[in-house]
Amino acid sequence: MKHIYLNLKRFDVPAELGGVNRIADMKEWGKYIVENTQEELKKYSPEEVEFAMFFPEIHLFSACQAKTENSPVQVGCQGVFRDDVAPGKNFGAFTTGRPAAAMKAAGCETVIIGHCEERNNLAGILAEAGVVNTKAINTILNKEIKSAVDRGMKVLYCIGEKSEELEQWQEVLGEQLELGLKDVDKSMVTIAYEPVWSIGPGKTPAGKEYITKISKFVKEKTEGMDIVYGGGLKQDNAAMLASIPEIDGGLIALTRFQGEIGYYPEEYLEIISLYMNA
Ligand SMILES: O=C[C@H](O)COP(=O)(O)O
Repeated sequence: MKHIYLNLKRFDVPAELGGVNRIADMKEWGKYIVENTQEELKKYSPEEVEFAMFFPEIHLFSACQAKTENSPVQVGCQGVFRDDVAPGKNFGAFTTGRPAAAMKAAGCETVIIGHCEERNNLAGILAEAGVVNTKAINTILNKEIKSAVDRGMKVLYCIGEKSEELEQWQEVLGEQLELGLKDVDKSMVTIAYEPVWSIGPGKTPAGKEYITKISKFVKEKTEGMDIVYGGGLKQDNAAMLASIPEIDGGLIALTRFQGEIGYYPEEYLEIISLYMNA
């Protein structure tokens, strides 16, 4: 079974406000994305591949409501809080947080946790106190994963090493896996590998040999969990990634990297076609 994930980050911000959204009005954005992909995605066998899309919270209802019967689109959110609502305990006092109970009630089947942008945010808070502590970050992410899984949500757990961690990649990824997945029901989790050092303009993309080495390491460490490439999956690397047996899919984000950069549904479908038909 392959897995194709879509990280929509904050690609909803209109271009006139400095963002990359040129496809739909903010109020219609979630609906627009589901409506312009689900019929084409129905052409793939659900036994062969699953599709999940991680929306910013404000688009969840619009995205869920746009789903037709037998839609292959799984709607997901971009994080859950480490603590959750519980009878007799916290009834919902979570200003700015996203308890898993709320995300589940809003229609989310799945969630992305530990993306390098989330890890950077947590590291930035620690840095304000002059602290560097990856163990604390991985422990918080572990709580988030458990919170989501306890509510029956599937999790895409992102791991990856930064440029200054390249020499210690085994220790870095090992800690992310060991602490992040501690006491977690692994059947609910897929791993996304993001070589953080290779993401972004001007960076050298990770090659096939390197990605193969890492995916073998992850499979060994996790007793064969599914792993997708999160660097991310795009037109340029779809065929290469499809040729790596240890890679079980991809995480798509931007679909256009030059000119009017952004996320465009027709280009997303083209990337999937290139990957699935390679
Ligand atoms: O979530 C995916 C990775 O951050 C890669 O994103 P990108 O393909 O938009 O650079």
